[in-house]
Order: sequence, then structure tokens, then C-alpha cells
Amino acid sequence: MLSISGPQLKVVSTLSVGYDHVNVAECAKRNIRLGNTPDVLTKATAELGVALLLTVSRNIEKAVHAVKSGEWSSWKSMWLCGSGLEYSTVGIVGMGRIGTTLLQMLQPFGVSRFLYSSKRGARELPVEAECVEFHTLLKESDFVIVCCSLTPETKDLFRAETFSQMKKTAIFINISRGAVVNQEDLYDSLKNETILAAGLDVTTPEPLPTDSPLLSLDNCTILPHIGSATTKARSIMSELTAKNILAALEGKPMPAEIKL
Ligand SMILES: O=CC(=O)O
Repeated sequence: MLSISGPQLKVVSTLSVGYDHVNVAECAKRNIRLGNTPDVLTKATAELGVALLLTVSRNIEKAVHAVKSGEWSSWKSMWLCGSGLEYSTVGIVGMGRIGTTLLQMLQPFGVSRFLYSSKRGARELPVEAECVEFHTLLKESDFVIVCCSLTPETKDLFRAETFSQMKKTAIFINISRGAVVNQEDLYDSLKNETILAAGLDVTTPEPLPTDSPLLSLDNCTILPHIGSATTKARSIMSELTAKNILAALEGKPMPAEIKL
């Protein structure tokens, strides 16, 4: 893509906070500046994380389907019961801007313990949370939510070995990048009930082919990467992307520039 654009290309400004889809080394080599859209999508993305977590934990997808398909009959006390957040342990993998906001958003649900693992280690957070080893987070969490960025270290972080350390009742949510998960292993773990259920806003590839085995599971909810998709967030992101480009073309500091 960089070659197709030609040697006159001065700037790449991605309409996203993640830039794992950009060849950073090649941009640096060609003196191409790189911009992204941090901060302005944090709340929207964390909010989608909450929505996906609740969708999976409270069986919303199955419930909506039951109403439409006529499966809803007389009142049954235990029908479609899920697991609530109250008194639960929530593990957040990656405590950056989105992880921290998610932590704040989940606090009012009555969660008993928040655990987190982070490459930056323990730090002061707006809500009480314990920084723990990754294996402890896996072992003790009822909900595992992935918010880390995709790096060589986090690629395939969630694989058979990881899922097998989680509770059988655990719910796995990924709002980060699809490649953080080995999807075949996730499929097996859901199919064999190694874990209870999963909610993914991100997959590999995107779009996920409609014949993906994951789509045959009734304990996996998949969204088409809509984390930052609020009208407001996307509008502000678009503005920031344009400002990044204009600043770079004028040789000025970009409002959100990735240091290469
Ligand atoms: O995934 C979305 C983003 O990186 O902004």
C-alpha cells in the first residue's frame, strides 16, 4: 500500500487508536509520519465492552432469538438465567485507557474484586483493583476482558493452554484485536465447555467469513468490530484524522502522532 501510494506520500493517519495494521518500520524508513485517534474513542469502546459482557453473561442474543422464533412460552423460573456481575471477580487484561475506563464503568455493578494484568505493572487506578500475575487472573476471574493492544507478546496470548487455566464458568470478552486469540483453540474451548461463553468484537480475519466454525456455536456472540462506533466518537475521530493529515502536510506537530 505504501509503495502503491508513491514516494510523495508524507503521512498516514489511521481512523483508529490501534495501528497494528500499519507497517510502522516501513513508514519510519520512508519518513512517513503516522497519526492515530487515541482518547476520543475510549468511552465508546469501553461502553461496547460493557454491552458485550452483559449480552453474553445475560444471554441476550439467545433471549432476542427466543422472542422472534416463538420459543417464548409459559414463564419458567430458570429459563435463560445468566450470571450477574454482582459479587463476581472481573479480570482485565491490559490496563490502558480503555481498560481503566471499563474498570470505572463496571464498578457500580457490585463487582467484588477487580484483577488486572498489565505490561506496565501495578499503578494507582481510579477504582481499587489488584495487579496480579496473568495465570492468577485466569484462574480467579469469572469474567476475563481483553483490552490490551496487539504486539508480538500478546499475539495468541489466548490459546488452549490459557483457556484451560480459566474457570469452567468463565466468560471471555475480547474488544482488543482478533489476533490476541487463537481462534481454533477458542472454538475447541467453547465447544468442549472448557469455558462457558465468549463475546468477541474483534476476529481474525475481519470480516469473519460466514462459514467460520465460531458462528456455529450458541455460546459465542460476535460483533463486527463496532467498539468505537458511536456517531459522536466516529465524528470526532474523523476530525482528528483530518487534523493529523493537515498538520503533517504543513510540517507542524500532529495532534496525535505516533513516534516512529
Ligand atoms: O479498534 C479500533 C481502534 O483501534 O480504534
